[in-house]
Amino acid sequence: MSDVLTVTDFSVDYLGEQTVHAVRNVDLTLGRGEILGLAGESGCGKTTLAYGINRLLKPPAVITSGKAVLHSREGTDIDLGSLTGEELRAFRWDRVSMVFQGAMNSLNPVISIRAQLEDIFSTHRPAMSKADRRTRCGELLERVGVDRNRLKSYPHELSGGMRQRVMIAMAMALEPQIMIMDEPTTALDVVVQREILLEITRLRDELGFAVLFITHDLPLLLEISDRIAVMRAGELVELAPAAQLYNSPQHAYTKLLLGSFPSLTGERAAG
Ligand SMILES: Nc1ncnc2c1ncn2[C@@H]1O[C@H](COP(=O)(O)OP(=O)(O)OP(=O)(O)O)[C@@H](O)[C@H]1O
Repeated sequence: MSDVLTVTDFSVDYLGEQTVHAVRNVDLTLGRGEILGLAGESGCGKTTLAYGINRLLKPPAVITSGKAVLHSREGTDIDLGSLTGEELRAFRWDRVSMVFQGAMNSLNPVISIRAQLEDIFSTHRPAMSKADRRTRCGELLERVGVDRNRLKSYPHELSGGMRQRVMIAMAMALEPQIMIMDEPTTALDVVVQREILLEITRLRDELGFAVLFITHDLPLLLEISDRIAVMRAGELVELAPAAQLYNSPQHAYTKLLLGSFPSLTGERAAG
């Protein structure tokens, strides 16, 4: 499998009276079409790493070392750190998109779902005809399991789960190579969460994008990820295929983390 993203020696500090070294010298690669899980307890730096890769950090955060390079479908390498302003904005929806925990609340309450979806195409694909845009929006919504009748709805008329699905549809709209998902289903109930996760893995199989999936929920990651990276206090302590990480964890912290989920240890005792 070729790689779509290479992150090398990536470090981020939050400057302040007490500087926080939130991400320290992280190296990782993301394969084309791979689901890479990023696990670790709250505050270990997962979100900072994801935002850093996508250049979404704001002061007092500073990238102190390293880089993130995207290997495009066309065969060129793009250093995300070299992009500025407009380039970066275009790049974000087009090549790398992001769905975060509260994303469903970032839909504009006074604009219909149709208009919000269409806006992505009118901004990023200005040559697309109005008819094509309409068709595409309907298809996108159905792809994430929402009836296209909902295009005319306003966000408050949809459940939390549906709104989050709309956000996933928006993130997929331009067929990016990478989707970064930061606790995308955490605010939803377990059944809805499951449905959406199945949908994401199915869509990945269908469309071939890679996913960097961030959550503190290790059992969930074991289920959906190809490989899992474990982060602790800003550092990646282990990165291995999911089954290998579960069956023969190498790092003491990975063992501790696995042991902290009763469902996992219960299954182990039973097996
Ligand atoms: N704006 C900020 N200013 C200073 N320190 C920050 C800021 N944002 C985050 N941090 C610190 O950086 C570290 C990493 O935080 P981050 O949010 O990346 O962790 P996380 O693993 O994503 O946690 P969670 O799962 O709770 O979101 C933490 O110690 C946090 O307190």
